[in-house]
Amino acid sequence: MGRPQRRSNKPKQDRDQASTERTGAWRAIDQNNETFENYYKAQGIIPEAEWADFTKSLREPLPTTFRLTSSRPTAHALNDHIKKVYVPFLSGIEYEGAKLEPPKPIEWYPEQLAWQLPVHKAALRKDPHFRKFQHFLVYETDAGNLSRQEAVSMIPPLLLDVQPGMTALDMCAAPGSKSVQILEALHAPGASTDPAHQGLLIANDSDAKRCHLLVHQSLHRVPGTGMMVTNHDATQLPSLRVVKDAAAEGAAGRLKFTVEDERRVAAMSKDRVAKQYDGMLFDRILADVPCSGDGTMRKNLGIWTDWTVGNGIGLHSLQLRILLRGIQLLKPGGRLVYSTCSMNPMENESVISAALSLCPDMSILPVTDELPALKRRPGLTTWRVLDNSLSDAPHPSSAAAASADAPAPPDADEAVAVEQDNDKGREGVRKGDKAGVGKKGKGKKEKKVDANGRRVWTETLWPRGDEKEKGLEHALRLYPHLQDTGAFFVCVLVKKGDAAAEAPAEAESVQEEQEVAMEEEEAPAAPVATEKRERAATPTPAEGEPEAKKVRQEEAEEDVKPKADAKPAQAQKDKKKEPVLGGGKPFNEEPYIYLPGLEDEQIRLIKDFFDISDSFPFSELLVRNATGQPLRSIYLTSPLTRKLLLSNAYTRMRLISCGVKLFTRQDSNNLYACKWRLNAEGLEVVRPYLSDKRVVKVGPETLRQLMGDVSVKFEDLKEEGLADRLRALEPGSAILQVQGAKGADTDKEEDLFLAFWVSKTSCNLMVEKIEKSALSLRLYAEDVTPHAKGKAPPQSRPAAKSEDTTATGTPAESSAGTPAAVQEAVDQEDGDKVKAVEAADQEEAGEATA
Ligand SMILES: C[S@@+](CC[C@H](N)C(=O)[O-])C[C@H]1O[C@@H](n2cnc3c(N)ncnc32)[C@H](O)[C@@H]1O
Repeated sequence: MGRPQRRSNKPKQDRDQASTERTGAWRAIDQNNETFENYYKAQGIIPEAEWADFTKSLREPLPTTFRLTSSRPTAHALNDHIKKVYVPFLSGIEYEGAKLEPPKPIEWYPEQLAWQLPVHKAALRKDPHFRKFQHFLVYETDAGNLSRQEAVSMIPPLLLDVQPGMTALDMCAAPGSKSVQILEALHAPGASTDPAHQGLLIANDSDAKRCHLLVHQSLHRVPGTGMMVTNHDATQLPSLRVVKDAAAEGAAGRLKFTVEDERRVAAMSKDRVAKQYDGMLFDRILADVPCSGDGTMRKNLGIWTDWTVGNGIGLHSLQLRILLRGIQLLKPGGRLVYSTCSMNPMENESVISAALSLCPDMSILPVTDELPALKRRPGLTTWRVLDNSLSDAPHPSSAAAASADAPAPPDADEAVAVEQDNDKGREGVRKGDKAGVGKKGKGKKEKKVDANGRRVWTETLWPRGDEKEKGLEHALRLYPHLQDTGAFFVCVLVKKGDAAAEAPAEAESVQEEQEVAMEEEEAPAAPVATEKRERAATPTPAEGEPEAKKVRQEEAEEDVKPKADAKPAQAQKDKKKEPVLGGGKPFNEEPYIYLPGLEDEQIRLIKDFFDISDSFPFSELLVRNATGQPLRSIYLTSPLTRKLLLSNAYTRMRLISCGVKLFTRQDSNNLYACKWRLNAEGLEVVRPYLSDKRVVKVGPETLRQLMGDVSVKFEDLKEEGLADRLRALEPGSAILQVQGAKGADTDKEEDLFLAFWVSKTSCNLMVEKIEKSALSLRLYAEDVTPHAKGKAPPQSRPAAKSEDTTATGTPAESSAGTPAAVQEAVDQEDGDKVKAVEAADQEEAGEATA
């Protein structure tokens, strides 16, 4: 495993010093880039007096940071656990010749639910002293109780100020750490659990593979009926419709909105569409756009060698188009947060300034009172547009147009040129000529050059002179030396409350022009240097490794640009073969179709078996297959999600995932009256509607016994009377209510609710292995599960099927319905999380051994 090691021009002894200052995991890498330093000095981003601190911090490895899932009722108990168990444990450890500073809560993070430990994650993973803590982090992450996330990356969702019940859009969401934060805010403690009052999050990404990663590695941690994942280029996110009154439209009993329905609506007059449908606008939008990522150079060491001036400039146009589309989709009075992990004004202030000039209804919100303990620096109100030689680039107003056949600019081989169509002023991003991308069969496009033949870039890169009036200093610049983090740029924008619901005409026309440009040009290409960084950040998978694993290794990194952007030539080649957005597989998802509620025989069976109350929203249950029959999984959505799904064809939304998976069919040789089992992720959603009929109440000792084995025979159960109660219960899926469970380090008792399976003679927990281990560590301070004891039966672990087109993902008929088979199905179901965690760890190792 590993990637080709970069050659450095630095003397070996210097490189060795850099590596020995870190743990053995850090290989030599040249952490010097004169152009980078001179560029940022020229931009004046840091006062002269702080420059040494700033560059010193950039060369230090990042501390480990993580935050607790604030929407979980157990968040504060887990925080106490960290204080009581892990702070003392870590305080005693010798690290790099000194006693380790214990983890500290991150000062500015609400309720002190986030932590920082001054050890790089690679060291944490490799050094045996930290093993116990590393296991804790891995298990609790997978159990959904915490997220390992870079501190500065936690800021944009906090400033988005999402409240329960709101509608939110995350335009560039994968791998999903910020989407998870948005979901947590939508499900904040005290938020209504009534599906009718659920907010909505649409998490979107242009890369299909990363969308699946988003679902299986991130969003499953905070399941919600108002959650959708879509796969679009954010510059062209569709305007979704929401039916105003289904009954009036004569569609009250509608169960699906087909591609034919889509055509029918498209053929309707604008007025008629407006009469029947509202346009979907959002209260909150996050535009965490793809960027050059130089704020992550403390963890992505390849950036030191790959950084060029062109990296930022090459992404400016795409970033601006994404922001403009976001502004169009924002409700009047709504809040939009624009963020990058780059320090470059070409990707930050220039994008904001250009968008504000085009959209007079938008303004920057000062957020000095929000997260008051966060040390920040103001956004720039002026900057320079520099070329590769760090000279000021010619401004378009001073340039004379010449034909494409004019002599190539001196830096054409390396720099990324942003072309400007002279007549229409539309922009596209194109790589340097040498790379041979960005040209279509229509012939070369006219390029704008100045009298000296220097390429002229888009005007939107330059300050316009009104940046102070626009309040650009209210944007936040976060630098490594301020509080030992990565670097980030965050700007909070608001739309006037009385703004027209539609996009401003000017912005609309720019958007349209840009969309045309997108069609006429090649897809926006990432700079050459970013291509290199992508390769550097991705360990090369070993020959013969399963594809799924390769994908996870590639995708598990946070805040990196998409591979497809980074390898445009390859992406274009693939595009010819199959309709791919971003990267990954073609869009071949199955349609979502609603079930006719209690008219469906299987739903009636489920209702009776689990004794679900009549108030349960049976009309919000849907399946994902073309037959519209409950074959393998049944999902629950919120009423707003239902409206969206019944107003837009699933293809128009390029919908990857939606709602909460409530029930899964368990193939069981007709041993059970009801073959449907309740999924762990849906338990909390359905619990308020259940009677005690299928709730098995036990004491904490029984939980410990159940945790210790894959399944337990009734006669072996130690709790008095429990075997008889289970024998009296109709075999099948149930809920285990553990009364008075207590953490190893606390006296506070709580009831736990876990998915459970009762067969004719034995029973077992329906909790994934790794989640069981996390729970065991918390309750007993040791892992008592068969997984830890090596007692678990060997299991094949094929990648999980995410769709339910067939019922073939179930265990073999002969063993179907046995506790081991049921457990196996549970473990395989949600995308093979154990391997995903391992792969994520390997990814971390890859990063660290750059
Ligand atoms: C900085 S990362 C986002 C990180 C994410 N917000 C998080 O917190 O985990 C940028 C993402 O933008 C996606 N992307 C790139 N171009 C895009 C486009 N045109 N539309 C939508 N997403 C895009 C990439 O696939 C990548 O996942």
